[in-house]
Amino acid sequence: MQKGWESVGKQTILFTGGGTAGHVVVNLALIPEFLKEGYDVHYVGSYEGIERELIEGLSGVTYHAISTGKLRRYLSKENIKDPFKVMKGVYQSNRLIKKVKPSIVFSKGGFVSVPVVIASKFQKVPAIIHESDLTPGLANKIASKFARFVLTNFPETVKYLPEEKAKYVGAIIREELFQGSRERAYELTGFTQAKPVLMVMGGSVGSVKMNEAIRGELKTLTEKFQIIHLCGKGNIDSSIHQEGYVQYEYVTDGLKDLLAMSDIVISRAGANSIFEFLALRKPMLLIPLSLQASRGDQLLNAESFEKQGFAAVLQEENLDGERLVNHVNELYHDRFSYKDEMAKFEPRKTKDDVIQLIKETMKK
Ligand SMILES: CC(=O)N[C@H]1[C@@H](OP(=O)(O)OP(=O)(O)OC[C@H]2O[C@@H](n3ccc(=O)[nH]c3=O)[C@H](O)[C@@H]2O)O[C@H](CO)[C@@H](O)[C@@H]1O
Repeated sequence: MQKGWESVGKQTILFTGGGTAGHVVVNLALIPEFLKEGYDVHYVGSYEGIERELIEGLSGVTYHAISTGKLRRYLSKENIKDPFKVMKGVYQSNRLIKKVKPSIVFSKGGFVSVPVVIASKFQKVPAIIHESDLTPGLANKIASKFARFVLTNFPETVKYLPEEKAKYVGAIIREELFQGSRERAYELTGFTQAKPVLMVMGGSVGSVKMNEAIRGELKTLTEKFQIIHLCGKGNIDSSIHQEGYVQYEYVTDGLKDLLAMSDIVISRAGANSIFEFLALRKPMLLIPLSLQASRGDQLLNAESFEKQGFAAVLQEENLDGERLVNHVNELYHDRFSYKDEMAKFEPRKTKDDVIQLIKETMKK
């Protein structure tokens, strides 16, 4: 364990969540607010997950790694080992909570969060969970039994959760994303104002299918657009030298600038990403992760956004070069009607409300 986990005096808040960036970004939005107010902030994540990269470098936050098992819905040899890893995680979390004495646990979900929320119940520390997707994931379904509240991004999610625990609050968006500068992005990418900018984001880990589809149509797409391609770790194709095309594996600080410069977006339908595009009024073409590769959460996220007029949707099984180009052209042509629909969406004061709720729920 890292030093600094002996906390005395100040109130302590323990965050958890990880696996993919989607299970960390909400915590990244909240942590600076609690640090500003002088709270002692601790974070529980896995030994090797992306949460470690995103959190460990933050000044003022103490990171603790625990053992974590994946809770699979399918048959695998690993299923035999994993309950023991989860039990070890509960044991580690229990010891940690006893030592750190948090007033509350805030969980953004993912498998690593389950042992922490279970241990919080043993130690009588209230826990609040945030569920980003339209339907709760397995980790949050299990953890919700041990939590005081489950907060949701989508109003529709409340019906899948225990009535006394569910609270629709909306999306918690990182404040910095509203402070992007197009100029900085032009400088970074070398793009010009001559052509519109298309951002491609295959979720926080990138999408091989989307990467192939975009790269297959690069010549056609770059006739009309300049393209920022967030392609995921290990997915840069250094053989491509196309003017008006830049690739990044994963962008941290510069994302706000790249978003400010983007006119339209093609994206997976991960809940945090799409609510960010909505808040920033970016017309989006969503290519949700299919049922073959997921539990179908992105299909429902995308369907909800399409129904509300915020997004166009192209199903993965229909993804081919010609359809991709047609959908992108249509999205760009109709961009103002998407922006008009998004402008009707009333942003809630979610972050402030959630901070208030966390403070009210804290163990006194
Ligand atoms: C494969 C998988 O398990 N996907 C799930 C995962 O997606 P994933 O981890 O992709 O989550 P989201 O799309 O919700 O969030 C991704 C986050 O990463 C950020 N970002 C992305 C690229 C980049 O270069 N820089 C950057 O900061 C985005 O701005 C966003 O805040 O969690 C989501 C939220 O529970 C689910 O809806 C997805 O189904």
